[in-house]
Amino acid sequence: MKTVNPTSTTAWKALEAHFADMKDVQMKDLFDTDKDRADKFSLTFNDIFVDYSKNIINDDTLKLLLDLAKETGVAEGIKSMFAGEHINETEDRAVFHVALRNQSNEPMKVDGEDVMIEVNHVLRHMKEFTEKVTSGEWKGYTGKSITDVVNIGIGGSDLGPYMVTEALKPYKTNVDIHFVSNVDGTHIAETLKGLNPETTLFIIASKTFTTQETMTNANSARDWFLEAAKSENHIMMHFVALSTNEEKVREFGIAPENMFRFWDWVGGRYSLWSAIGLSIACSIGFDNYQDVLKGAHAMDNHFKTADFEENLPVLLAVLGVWYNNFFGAESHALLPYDQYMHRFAAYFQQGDMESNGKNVDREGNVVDYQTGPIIWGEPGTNGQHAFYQLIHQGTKMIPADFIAPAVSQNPIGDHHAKLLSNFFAQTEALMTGKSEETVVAEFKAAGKSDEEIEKLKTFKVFEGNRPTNSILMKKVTPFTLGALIAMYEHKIFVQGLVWNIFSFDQWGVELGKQLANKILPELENNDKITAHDSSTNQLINKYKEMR
Ligand SMILES: O=P(O)(O)OC[C@H]1O[C@@](O)(CO)[C@@H](O)[C@@H]1O
Repeated sequence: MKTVNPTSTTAWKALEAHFADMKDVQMKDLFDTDKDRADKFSLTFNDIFVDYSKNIINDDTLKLLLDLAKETGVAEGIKSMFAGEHINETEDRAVFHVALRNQSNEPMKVDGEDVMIEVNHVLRHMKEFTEKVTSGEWKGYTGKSITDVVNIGIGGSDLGPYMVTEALKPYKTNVDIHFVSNVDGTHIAETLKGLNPETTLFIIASKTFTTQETMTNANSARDWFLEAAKSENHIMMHFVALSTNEEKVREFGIAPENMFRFWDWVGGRYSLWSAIGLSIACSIGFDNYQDVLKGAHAMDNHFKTADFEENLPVLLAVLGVWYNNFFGAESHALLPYDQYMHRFAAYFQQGDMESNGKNVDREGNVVDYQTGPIIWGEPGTNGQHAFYQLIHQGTKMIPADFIAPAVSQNPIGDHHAKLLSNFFAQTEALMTGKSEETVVAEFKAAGKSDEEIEKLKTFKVFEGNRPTNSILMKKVTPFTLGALIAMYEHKIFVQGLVWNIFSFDQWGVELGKQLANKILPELENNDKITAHDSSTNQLINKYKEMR
């Protein structure tokens, strides 16, 4: 793939000059001078409406940002991804999660081989399994149907399935889904409380089938199960595996017919579309899971065909670059005004930060510009009572995406109208702010003395001009959620291309694991530890005293 240092491009230099003109521009003035602004900077994709007009941009800004995308080879990068090229160069792998949701069934080739044959084989296997479990046909070792499915996985083998099953809970089947990820014994202990080994089925989800947390939890789950079931012969009725590593799956004792395969061209944080999505299918039914795939596929087609000027992932990506690299914003908030989507930001903490949290470019040079942002967020309206003070009046610019469904899954009284009134009000407030003049007028109308006004007025001023995107979905359905997730996946990819970094490896997770594996045996006895720095030695020895 083309590698271009973004700061060397003509567009970047023009953006630096343009920033000098834009940095003090007030969005409210832009709205005042262009009555068509909102319409001009909005797009509709199926049942998703995206209003990106509350950004510190004008036509020139967008043109330069899209020029930057063009100069840094975004179009070529998109083509390379969809062509199954090994764009994950440090691991010499393709990045082909788009094939997992390829409803067109057009051939999609990696290294000359059409992967759709295998992809569809696994989907059929997932459908068959899901229907057996949810229909009650799949029996446990005492002949009872499965009532509870426990997904044991971490990172991409947990966050996606958990987020989607939570977001689509209104589509839930008769099977209860549980997720265990942390190696902290509390997680599996609390999850297994109240479960019946006769009617519980475990999904061991791990691309590598070597992840310490997952294998520890899987072994503990097996111990818990065998304590009741006694015979290893019963394992096959209560354990299935999702992995690329058949050898390790066999070693664990899971039968090949209970293994759902995926491939090295599926990144962990991009894997909910693969066999890793089995717990989603069990939770919402296979047909609804397929609709999630359909939504993502529709977004894939939009992403690879729409002109950049009307390309949602590209536009969101370059807007993020504008604040990250020119305004110095270091984070980006994802604020879903939908309680079911409470794990959406957490999912994209891995999706974005494990993809673009990189400081070396695609030529192996340490970068001298900012790359991936810190992703965070909580559902609205709760965030308003937690961190919106900083977003409104803090010293940091926090670009934020506000996401909401127009139609609630639970239309109780006036709850949804109140939720949406806050959704609309927050982005308005962040953009318009409140002037000192208005503050003083409100104080006077309230009969405050001049002395009180002088003392308090500056505390009540809102600078405003804080950028947001508003994403209004008709309803959170399997299709719209799939499209939304894919939109953010591709946004992340585009930003990685602009920043000339590899977005699909994750070497940064290795050192911690490596050191933990060295420390683990040191904890097995009460010997005094001296092998580390004085702080780590001290902490380990203090732990030994305390335990
Ligand atoms: O699916 P697995 O192989 O168990 O990996 C789990 C997670 O661990 C990582 O941190 C990589 O080690 C994530 O990238 C990945 O999603």
